[in-house]
Amino acid sequence: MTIRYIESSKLPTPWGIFSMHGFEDTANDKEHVVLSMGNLEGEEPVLSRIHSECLTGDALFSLRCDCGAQLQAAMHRIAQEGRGVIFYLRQEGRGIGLLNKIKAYNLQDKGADTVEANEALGFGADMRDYSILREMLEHLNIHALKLMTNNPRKVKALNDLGVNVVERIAHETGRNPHNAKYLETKKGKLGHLLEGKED
Ligand SMILES: Nc1nc2c(ncn2[C@@H]2O[C@H](COP(=O)(O)OP(=O)(O)OP(=O)(O)O)[C@@H](O)[C@H]2O)c(=O)[nH]1
Repeated sequence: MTIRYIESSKLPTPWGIFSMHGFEDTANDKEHVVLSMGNLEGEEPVLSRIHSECLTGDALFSLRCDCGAQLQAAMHRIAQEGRGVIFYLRQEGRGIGLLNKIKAYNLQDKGADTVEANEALGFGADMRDYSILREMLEHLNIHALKLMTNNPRKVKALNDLGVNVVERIAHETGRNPHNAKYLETKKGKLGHLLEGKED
């Protein structure tokens, strides 16, 4: 067991009042946050978003990706349903970290796509590890997820870990002229299920 539950509090947001739960990964001192609304217990699958940290998109309004829009859309959707959960995992830059992501962005400014940039820096295209989720789900008493994602590799990685994803809910939002190439690469090279929908 490397995940340690620390504390919970309220988090009022423009979409409603969430509960915020703090966890620490004692293996690497990373601090993770879970936002929840409503009663998560019981057999009914929980509307969920497993969101990897994107400081640039989530907090700095970057249009290079779709992360910020996806986070806000997930909060909105959960508030509308009155029940759901967002796991905000600190695996910035698909696991390569913020400073390496800035290096990758520099290479993308010079013409590389998001996969080529990671590989030129000596990383895999996607270095994320979702294994910590199992302990968090156990702590929150969540048994089954309806997962908001366009990423079938995320669903497979979770199912391989024994996390019960019973349904994938398309979560396409935030396309703009600055992230069009990025989204095309996600679709073409990373297998994301994207229809090219404009907001
Ligand atoms: N290395 C790298 N990471 C990026 C880039 N753009 C965004 N990211 C990171 O990509 C991750 C996106 O995470 P998610 O939105 O949870 O997942 P996803 O794989 O895009 O799949 P969805 O569930 O469909 O959104 C975040 O960690 C971002 O920081 C990029 O160009 N390079």
